[in-house]
Amino acid sequence: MTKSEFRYAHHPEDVKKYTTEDLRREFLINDLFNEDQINVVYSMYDRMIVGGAMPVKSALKLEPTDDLKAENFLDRRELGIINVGAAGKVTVDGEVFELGNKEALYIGKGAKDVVFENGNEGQTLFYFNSAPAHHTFPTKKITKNEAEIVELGEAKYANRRTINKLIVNSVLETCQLQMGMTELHEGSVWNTMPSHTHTRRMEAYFYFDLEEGQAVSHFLGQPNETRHIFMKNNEAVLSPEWSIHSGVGTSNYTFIWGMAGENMDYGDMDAVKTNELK
Ligand SMILES: O=C(O)C(=O)C[C@H](O)C(=O)CO
Ligand SMILES: [Zn+2]
Repeated sequence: MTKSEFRYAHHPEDVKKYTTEDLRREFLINDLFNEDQINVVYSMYDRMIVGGAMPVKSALKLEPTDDLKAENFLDRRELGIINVGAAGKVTVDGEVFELGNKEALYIGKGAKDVVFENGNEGQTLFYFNSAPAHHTFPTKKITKNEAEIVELGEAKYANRRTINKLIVNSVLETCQLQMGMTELHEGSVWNTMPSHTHTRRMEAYFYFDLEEGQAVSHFLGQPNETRHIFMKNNEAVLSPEWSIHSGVGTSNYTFIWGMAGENMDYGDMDAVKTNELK
């Protein structure tokens, strides 16, 4: 079964007036994993789809939602999946890809049958992002060994982190989707500081591996007009092109970032000086 939700894009002047409840309704995605269900949010930010699949008793087929008006989910889209649970498998038009924890799969436009299945080692959880695509690039599994790795931050600023660029154009070709995973080192709690915007691309963050009872305060908004959303484990948040996307946790965590838009230049960011944030 697939459950789908639609989200509009927003003007930053409107978002200034949003209450906590408004911000959470519009940007937070807090219901990604339900037993034997696929949940998707179709966002008007670069038509990015954010989703989660939790196969328990049965295999789950990725079905097109009404918003797609297509025969198959990937008729005009590409898909990036990262397994944030125990080992599981994804079958793409009959080809089986075993995905361990923190392993990724890119699926090119035109694949017809995408099926998610649990493994035998515990509960698998597939987090995914999908963006419109105009060309078919090969479907490929990507492990951390194949990722482009960047070490960032400093312990004295509590932001030491390893950026695993998994689905980026230095690793494989995609139309516009980029995805990766940033692991905070023990004792570090701040991500994406100094923060940035990139009007050329939207972004979605998905926080996981956060201890029970802990939270991440995610910051969004224009650099001179920021807001925050408190987030729990396994929740995602949409970041408009004009918004910063940074967070601080009450403990250590990992997060997945996914982007779509005008370019695929990871380094194309408009940095914001930390002491100029408002
Ligand atoms: O920790 C970080 O810094 C990030 O992971 C940054 C994201 O990858 C990002 O915002 C890319 O635009
Ligand atoms: Zn960014």
